[in-house]
Amino acid sequence: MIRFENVTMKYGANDAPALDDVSLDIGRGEFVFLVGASGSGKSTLIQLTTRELSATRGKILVAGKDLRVLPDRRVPLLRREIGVVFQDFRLLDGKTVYQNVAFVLKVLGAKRHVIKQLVPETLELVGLEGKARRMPHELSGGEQQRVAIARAVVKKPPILLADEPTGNLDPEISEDIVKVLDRINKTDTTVVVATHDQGIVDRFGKRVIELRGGTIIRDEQNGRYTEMLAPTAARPTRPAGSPGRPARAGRTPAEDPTITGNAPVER
Ligand SMILES: Nc1ncnc2c1ncn2[C@@H]1O[C@H](COP(=O)(O)OP(=O)(O)OP(=O)(O)O)[C@@H](O)[C@H]1O
Repeated sequence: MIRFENVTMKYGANDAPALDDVSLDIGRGEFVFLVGASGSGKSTLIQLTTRELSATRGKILVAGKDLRVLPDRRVPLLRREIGVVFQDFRLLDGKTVYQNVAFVLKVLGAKRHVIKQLVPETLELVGLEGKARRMPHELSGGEQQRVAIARAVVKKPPILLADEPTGNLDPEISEDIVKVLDRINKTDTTVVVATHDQGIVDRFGKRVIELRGGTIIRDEQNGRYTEMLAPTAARPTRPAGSPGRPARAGRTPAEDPTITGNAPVER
């Protein structure tokens, strides 16, 4: 479902590679934790998968699409196949839970009866039944992250990527969130979770891919978080659009309502 072949990513010509000759293969229906210290390349790997970034070298295949040759105009089609969840939930503050989730489907042109069926079904999947009319500020952090997950999966993508989804949450709530991701994985969705959360990784016993300095140093089924990595404290998110970032294809996932529903303005 996600295949990297000898992928190198350099942000600037003179920068050290953020990913260095990385090869991996994540099959359909797998659940993978992507771990590694800050700066090891986890977010870069996720952004290459969504074509927010383009690799400097190597081949990336996602849901059967070769991203090297995928024209920019087809990137939205790729992103229909991928749901993304971030550490900061990125909900639309002025919309209810229901509207946040329905918005993605509206943007994709779904019919009303489809929206009426899929939104409640998805809210139930993430454990938010009964909260459809709440506004984001009336929800706990864990509930807000569930809304973000519902929004990412309501279009039924075969792939769900989560970049530090529990970074802002307490350990107990974090475990509940990963249980939700696990439930989604059981609906035949490939799930990749980038995390620093040692407790979560150890408790769930999934495949663990560990990066260090842009290379894979470990890839284990039922892996543990064994390396001398950063502690589990919540970490700040990098401000968007830092200088020196290479040109991206189309809207970023953060801006792309079909991927997260995170559109600043409804059109
Ligand atoms: N926009 C950017 N411009 C230049 N260099 C970048 C950019 N984004 C990341 N890098 C560099 O690429 C390397 C990998 O960063 P990346 O964000 O992928 O790591 P990470 O494992 O996700 O870290 P974190 O857990 O802190 O988010 C780091 O050296 C980082 O400084």
